[in-house]
Amino acid sequence: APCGPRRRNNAVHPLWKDPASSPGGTRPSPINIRWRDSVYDPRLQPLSVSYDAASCLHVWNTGYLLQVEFDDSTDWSGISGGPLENPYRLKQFHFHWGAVDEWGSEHTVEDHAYPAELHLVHWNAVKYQNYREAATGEHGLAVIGVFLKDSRAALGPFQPSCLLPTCRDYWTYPGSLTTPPLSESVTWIIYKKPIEVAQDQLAAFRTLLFSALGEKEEAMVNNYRPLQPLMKRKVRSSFQ
Ligand SMILES: NS(=O)(=O)c1ccc2oc(NC(=O)c3ccccc3)nc2c1
Ligand SMILES: [Zn+2]
Repeated sequence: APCGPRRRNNAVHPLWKDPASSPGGTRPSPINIRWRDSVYDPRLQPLSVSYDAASCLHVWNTGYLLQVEFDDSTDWSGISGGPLENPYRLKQFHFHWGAVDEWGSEHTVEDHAYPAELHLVHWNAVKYQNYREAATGEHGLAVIGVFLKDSRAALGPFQPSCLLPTCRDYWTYPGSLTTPPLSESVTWIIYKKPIEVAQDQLAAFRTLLFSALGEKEEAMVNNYRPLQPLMKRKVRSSFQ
């Protein structure tokens, strides 16, 4: 049996095969979050989140993951407070998932991986004119990470508010995009509690394809970046 936890296969997705894809970064994402590395920061405010489903535009397969785009031309949907010095506007959310329930999330907590992870991507509309400028700039992006776990109980109809856990405890650390251009422009905010999704929702993710029409079919699974070193960073928690 392969050494170490079987939870992650070793084949790195071609997306990161190119050696240039990891320049001398000092703050790469994702990371393993360890309680003993994190420090409670009483100055951290609660994160205020306000999403208007009406600003949702369309959902698409980016060729790497499933992504839902939002109209970011006004402040309809966004976040403020928490570790953020400005309000940030919601641009898109997307998911990362595994081939099986044992792995799939990008971040892990005490080496535990979840079956999937939701990323809600916001940009600093005070400091930047548009998302593309913010994506590569200092304090450009704030990404909320929400772990997904398989629910045993049957769930009701989908409510956008159900994308966030009821418990709003979070960790926050300075990191990067986890897909090219891997820009080190992200303030990560990771909720401690997962949300529950039905098994058929996870199964539905796994029916998507990496491959385009006419190409050999390749299931879209394991679309997460391998864990990166913490380096000289502190992970702060909003809870004790
Ligand atoms: N998984 S993640 O860290 O939340 C995250 C969040 C947002 C991201 O945007 C991009 N790429 C571009 O915007 C892009 C722009 C132009 C050309 C190619 C890529 N990768 C991202 C990863
Ligand atoms: Zn992501």
